[in-house]
Amino acid sequence: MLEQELKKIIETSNNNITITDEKGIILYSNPKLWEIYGMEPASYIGTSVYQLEKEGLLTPSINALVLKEKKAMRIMQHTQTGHVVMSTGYPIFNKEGLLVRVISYGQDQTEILQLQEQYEQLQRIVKGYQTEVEDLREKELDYHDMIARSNTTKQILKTIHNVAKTDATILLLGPSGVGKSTFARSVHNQSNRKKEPFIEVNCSTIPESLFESEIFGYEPGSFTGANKQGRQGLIEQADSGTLFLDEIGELPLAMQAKLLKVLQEKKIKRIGGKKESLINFRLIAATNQDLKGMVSEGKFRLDLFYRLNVIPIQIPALHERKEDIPLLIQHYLQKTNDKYQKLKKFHPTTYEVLNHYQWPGNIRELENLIEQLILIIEEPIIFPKHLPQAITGQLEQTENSSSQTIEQESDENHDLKKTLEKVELQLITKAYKQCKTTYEMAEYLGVSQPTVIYKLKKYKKYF
Ligand SMILES: Nc1ncnc2c1ncn2[C@@H]1O[C@H](COP(=O)(O)OP(=O)(O)OP(=O)(O)O)[C@@H](O)[C@H]1O
Repeated sequence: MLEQELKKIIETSNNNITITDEKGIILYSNPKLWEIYGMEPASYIGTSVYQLEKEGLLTPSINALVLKEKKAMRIMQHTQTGHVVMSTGYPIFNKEGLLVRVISYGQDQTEILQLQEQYEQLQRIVKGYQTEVEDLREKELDYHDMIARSNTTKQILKTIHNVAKTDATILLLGPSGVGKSTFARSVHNQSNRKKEPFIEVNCSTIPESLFESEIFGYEPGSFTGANKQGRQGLIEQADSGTLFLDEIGELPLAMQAKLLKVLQEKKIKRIGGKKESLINFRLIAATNQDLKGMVSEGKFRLDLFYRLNVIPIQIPALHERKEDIPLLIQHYLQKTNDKYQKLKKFHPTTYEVLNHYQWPGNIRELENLIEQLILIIEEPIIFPKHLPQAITGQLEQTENSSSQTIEQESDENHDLKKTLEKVELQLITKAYKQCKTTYEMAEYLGVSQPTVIYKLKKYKKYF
């Protein structure tokens, strides 16, 4: 009975099982021989494995190898039918120690190898996507994309680079639109936490009543209207990463106390929660308010101010770092043209006007204006006449004050050169107002166009 069961097991095995005698003659082979090697088992009984090797049907024969080496062996075979087979052979010795049989198992690896290849291919694809996502992420946050021509901005980038790898709290100070959020992202991107979340919270946009639940999260059923499953707060979301609290001056006093506690204890408890959990995040805060002034008015906690003010970085308004303006204009002109597949250009005089504008809304205003102009103006070249009144109006004011200055200067010392310059400037200003191009200006003034460019450069501080 047992013999029958054993026979069934061998016949139905997924492996090819072949038994040979001490001369290499096949005594038995199960049906898998056909499937794997393309050989009919019955017709090969009595054939020598050396013969089959010669015919190229077994390359090499595991049974022949075991006969030669007199020990168990394992090899990989590539069959004529295109299969890859892992063959293992065992010698069987009699009582006298003579090798009398070899039994071998051939395990078809083709499917596994194909799956392995597919898996590796998929892994390569996933890796490719991973790199692409990381590249895109880096590009989005990349500080190399940031314009810095002025020494001020270069120094800010240097400071950010130096402190990014530490966990020190950073306080970014400066008016709206100067790049506080951008610098905060840059810190995160250059830090060891760059692969972890960067959670940006604009404290001015969260209603006071929702502050606590948004920032600290809550357990299920903690208050009416709460989500049934409870909710993770923004601080928890920033665990292992960076929490950027923009407009921190807007943080209500009660929240300031709670935030201070989290910073001191590095633990957090959700609303309605019983247990505190450890939290690890790097804090960057930003404000356009005078926090020190707010401290003296009792609107901001002094202890929190000290906690935040570890590395204060002041980002000046754009008009205080004028050298960045031309490069920013070119950067956003190029970027917006690319974005909308346009080829718009600024007339040299337009550049001049934009370079001298005060930019009260800073880089954000500059970026928005360029986008507006590129989308709205149909002509390929954008002239000063296309600029909004707010910009040209400011220019006229500068112009009037500059004429007055020159007048005062020439009254003070009756210098002929200065008086001539005054007249020249007045004429150029008039031409500048009335003409669209430097060629038209040249015609109007009766000089060559390069002379107009030269004069515009000479008097550029008045335009
Ligand atoms: N150095 C820079 N080079 C190029 N673009 C910049 C630079 N700094 C800021 N920007 C761009 O200026 C715009 C405004 O920047 P950002 O939002 O960081 O300013 P902000 O100071 O955080 O403003 P707010 O206080 O209103 O939140 C963004 O589109 C940003 O990409």
